[in-house]
Amino acid sequence: MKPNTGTQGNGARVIASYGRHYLIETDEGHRWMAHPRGKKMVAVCGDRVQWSASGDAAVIESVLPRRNCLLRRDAVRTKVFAANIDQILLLVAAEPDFSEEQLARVLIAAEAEQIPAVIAVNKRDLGPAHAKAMARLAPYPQMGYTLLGFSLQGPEAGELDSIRSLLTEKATLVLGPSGAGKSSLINRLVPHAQAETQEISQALNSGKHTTTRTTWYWLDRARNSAVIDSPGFQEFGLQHIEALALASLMPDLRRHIGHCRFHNCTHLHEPDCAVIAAVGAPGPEGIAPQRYRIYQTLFAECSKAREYARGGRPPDWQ
Ligand SMILES: Nc1nc2c(ncn2[C@@H]2O[C@H](COP(=O)(O)OP(=O)(O)OP(=O)(O)O)[C@@H](O)[C@H]2O)c(=O)[nH]1
Ligand SMILES: [Zn+2]
Repeated sequence: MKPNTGTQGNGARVIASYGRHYLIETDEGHRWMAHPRGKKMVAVCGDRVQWSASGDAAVIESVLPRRNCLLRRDAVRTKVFAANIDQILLLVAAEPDFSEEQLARVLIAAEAEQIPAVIAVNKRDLGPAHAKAMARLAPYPQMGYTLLGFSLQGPEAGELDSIRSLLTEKATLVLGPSGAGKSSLINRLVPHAQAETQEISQALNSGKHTTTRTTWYWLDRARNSAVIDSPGFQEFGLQHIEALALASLMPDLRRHIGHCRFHNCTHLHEPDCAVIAAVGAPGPEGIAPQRYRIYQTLFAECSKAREYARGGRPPDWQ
């Protein structure tokens, strides 16, 4: 089917992309292949766009302003996950072991865009290893993040109610390290996901079997709840974040800033620093030592990034 020229100028959402090929879904629910009008236009999954019909395909005329846009940036390039999302579901598991620093990086990037995050720990059937992972993450609910355990295998495998209720009427980006069970979870929530992905990938990449970068799946017929699947990542660069803004993006550090002697305190070495004083302190106001170490590492990384940024060209957007 071809897009009808009579409907041009209407709204749509980008639901998948491969390079500069896009799949859009119109507000009426039709899906068209689309390409952007100008070379400089970059759309990402979740973008709201204006489109018009052009021959067999649709043209994206403009990308509407984004409510938010989750991205990571290293020294060379910027990778965008998705735009206009309501929350992030950060998936880890009892096994394989996950890096708390990677987790912190995702949460900081989300805070920078004011996107709430939920941490879900899969593989509860593994018993003690799961309990250990939950214990490791105990500081996170005190920071305001929802933390829940669940399982896709074993006796509790059918009980996904806690996750499903979190997803209702929201667009949720699912992120997580390899092996945490992201594909298994998406396949459970969206039984047609695999077939849909194959179809979309082939359409976007002229028949070749390639996985799209990011895909938006509806969970309900009314199209009110969605999950957005994105490829795994090895590194989650935060070079778009100002080092001096970092503490305000870590809720356990944030509650102490403003109580330091110096208003421009870096919380690294200054005397009478309220953040340093709270490291290792007991109770919910205390900052876990490993969280402070992550802050130190990221502060150094983000400060170095600014030096590059002053002399270098802007990173590529992908
Ligand atoms: N024991 C146990 N294993 C699980 C559970 N959920 C998923 N797995 C297994 O964990 C492995 C990884 O699951 P995937 O769904 O492929 O994980 P993924 O996060 O998509 O990983 P990548 O494809 O590498 O990105 C698979 O062997 C699953 O069968 C669970 O609840 N319990
Ligand atoms: Zn300080």
